[in-house]
Amino acid sequence: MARKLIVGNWKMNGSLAVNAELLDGIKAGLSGVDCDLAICVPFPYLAQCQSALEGTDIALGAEDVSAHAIGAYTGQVSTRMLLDFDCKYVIVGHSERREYCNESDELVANKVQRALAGGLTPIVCVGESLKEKENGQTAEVVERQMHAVLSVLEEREVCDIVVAYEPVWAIGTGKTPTPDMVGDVHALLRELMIRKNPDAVECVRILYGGSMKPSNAEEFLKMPDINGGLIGGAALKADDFLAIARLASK
Ligand SMILES: O=C[C@H](O)COP(=O)(O)O
Repeated sequence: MARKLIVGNWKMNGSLAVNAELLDGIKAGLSGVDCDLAICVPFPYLAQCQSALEGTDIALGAEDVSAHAIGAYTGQVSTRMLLDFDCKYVIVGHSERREYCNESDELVANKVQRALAGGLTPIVCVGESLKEKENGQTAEVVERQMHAVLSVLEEREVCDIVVAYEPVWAIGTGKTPTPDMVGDVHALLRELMIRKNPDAVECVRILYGGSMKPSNAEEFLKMPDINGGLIGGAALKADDFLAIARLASK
């Protein structure tokens, strides 16, 4: 199985000054970290982060990308633009974009295709809402979201994506599913991917996201089917982000 991957998603947080302190703190505390690390940041801060991360093994990513290659799409950002800043990853289909920007399964799938065609690794987010969880629809929802993406991928491309399971009700709430519940969803996601490409059993990294912090990260990261974390709030504090990264390095 591949090394674990810890990704910080800064969301709509930060400023040049705040970011500088956070980046300095992360770079100064990397001893004991032996997992893959990435930070996904707001577009205006890509240049700052590109420069700060130069010479480190921390990869850079964006929080969204356009489904279009180039042209009259005011406000959108293309894969080529992200490559100008050495981005490796892009988050696609985060529940906050599905909810606040009305992103459909189809649009998410188109963005995944565009990201891959542009040479980026999409971190594809799936997850159920509280209502869907209470209605017992978790498997149905993540299967629908995953199927939309898998249906547009070539077999070989299944190994080129990262998947993040983020129950919407766990994001920023302090509530978390049990590691066993997450393990079950991850096993289902992996099974769907294996059906498309048997190599997915080894090659695909499936992350957990939702209120992961140093005090609960170990119980998730020790599960065999959980290959890392997509971290929101705890990625805004260097010590917390690094503590999670160290737990992923065990
Ligand atoms: O992308 C990150 C997730 O939405 C998790 O956010 P959180 O760690 O603040 O719950």
